Amino acid sequence: MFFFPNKRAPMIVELAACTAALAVLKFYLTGRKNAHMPYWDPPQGEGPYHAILSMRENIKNNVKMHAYPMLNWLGLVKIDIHWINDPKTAREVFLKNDSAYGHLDMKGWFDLNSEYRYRTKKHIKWETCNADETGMLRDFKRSDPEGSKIGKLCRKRVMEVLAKKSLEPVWMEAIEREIPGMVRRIKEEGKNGAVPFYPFDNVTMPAAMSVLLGVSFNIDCSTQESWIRTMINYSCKALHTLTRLDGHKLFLVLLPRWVRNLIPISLWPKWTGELQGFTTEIIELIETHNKNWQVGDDSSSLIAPLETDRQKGLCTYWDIVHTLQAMILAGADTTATSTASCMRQLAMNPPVQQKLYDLLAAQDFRADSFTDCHYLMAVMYESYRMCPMVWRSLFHVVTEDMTIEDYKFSKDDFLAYSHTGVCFSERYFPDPYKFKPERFLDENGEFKKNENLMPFFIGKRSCPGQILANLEVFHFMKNLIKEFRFEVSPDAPIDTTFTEKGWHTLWSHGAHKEWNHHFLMPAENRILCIPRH
Ligand code: HEM
Repeated sequence: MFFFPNKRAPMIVELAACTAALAVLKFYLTGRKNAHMPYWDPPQGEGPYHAILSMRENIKNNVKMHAYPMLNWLGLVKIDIHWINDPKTAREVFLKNDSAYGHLDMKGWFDLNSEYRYRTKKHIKWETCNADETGMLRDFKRSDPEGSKIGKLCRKRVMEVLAKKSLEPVWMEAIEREIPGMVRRIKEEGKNGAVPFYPFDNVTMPAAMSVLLGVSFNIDCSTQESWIRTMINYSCKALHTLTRLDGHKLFLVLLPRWVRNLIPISLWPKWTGELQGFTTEIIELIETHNKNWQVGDDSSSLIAPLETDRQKGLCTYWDIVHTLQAMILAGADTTATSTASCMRQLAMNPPVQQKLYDLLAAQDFRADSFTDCHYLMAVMYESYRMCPMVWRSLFHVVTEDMTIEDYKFSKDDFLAYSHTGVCFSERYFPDPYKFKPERFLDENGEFKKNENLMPFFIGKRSCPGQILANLEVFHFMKNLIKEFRFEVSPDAPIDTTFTEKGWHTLWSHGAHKEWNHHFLMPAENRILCIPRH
């Protein structure tokens, strides 16, 4: 107000100017390119449960895409996610399009970790550490053909190993090795069926981590309990900080690298330092593997084909480290939660559990391959539908301007698929609140997939570990149901009404700010595991 000595009229002008400036700022912060796209501002608070409500509502109203505020950090870092609510559109976008495969949020995690290593010079191999060499997680984009080629190659190599039919017995052996430990830990923690507990922490997670490390590095980890615990702690923290859209991480990630590096490291998120040990563990595992192996030798590990490519100059050392790191952080928690959820679903559905038990008992629990027990596969897929471990696709960042139907997107916009909304939509799954494995059986009683259920998603970034994941859940469940009957406990009540109303009480309504609540969390996870013998 000090520009004008004469007060009245200019004050009005200034007020008008301020209002206009605020409007411009507001438009800049909140303006949206696709004004005709419905916007969902959650009344109760953000978080998976609320995001899923928005998906369900929009699917019901035939809205193919809607926007949702995933992050608003003092208005400075503001991210809207554009949700694709329809499986057909998702297939169009992710199977036929090359511009939806950026990983800004995840790439940022690798950037911060690598730059921390380089700047602090404290940890092994800091001198060579390269934040851009993220292996299979490199962005796939036309503007970086070389990087995209390496990213796709790393992914292809890992998937080739996991798809080798000849290696299936090796994976099965790694899985079966875990069973005695799982049975023992269930009996201990559940006090022989007397106490309800969540089987994730001490049963399914250690087993899944042990299998994953065993398969990745060709080692037997079944007796290394305390080291497995260390790797679990690292991988859980890594997964949480990688997938979580937190303002602190994104604020740093969105800065140009040179600006970021002017910011004292003490102001970076704490986990960048705490997770250096995780990278060191991966490096040491690779070095140990390579000491006993050279190009041309047989090896069932995931490293061997990558290392062979590196020696031909097709990828770099850090591409291998980061690819393995991505596999370890993504592959244990997912499988472990899926197995624990399947146990919980059976506890909630005694007739289904009994049918599965009878079918497996009739073949003396000798179901070596998926086709030996179609019903178990159907139970697993129905459980993936009812309790989606990954409740949405990853956030896919647009790498160049693109149009989806009549919506326009530009570089760095976020896209995701409304996986859980589709799972609980009457349109795609009639009677969606009922646990019905029969949905996944054909008229001959054989397992059939339903193209509307995409638990591992689709396209060039779909889950590279899905073969191993299914093998693990199948063999874990087959063995566990042989030993235990799963029951809901009155001390840990779970709504088993299988109605829409019951569905709302099944899930925690917590917000993203809470630890874990960027995952869809059941309100109650504990069940009784009663030994059958
Ligand atoms: C039942 C268990 C699992 C489920 C439900 C699951 C599901 C998924 C889903 C939905 C995605 C995101 C795909 C997208 O948005 O495009 C994903 C990505 C990923 N998964 Fe899995 N997964 C499981 C197990 C595993 C295992 C065992 C591994 C490793 C052996 C693994 C490694 C990965 C990796 C590395 C990615 C990121 C891929 C990329 O962005 O390029 N997952 N998974």
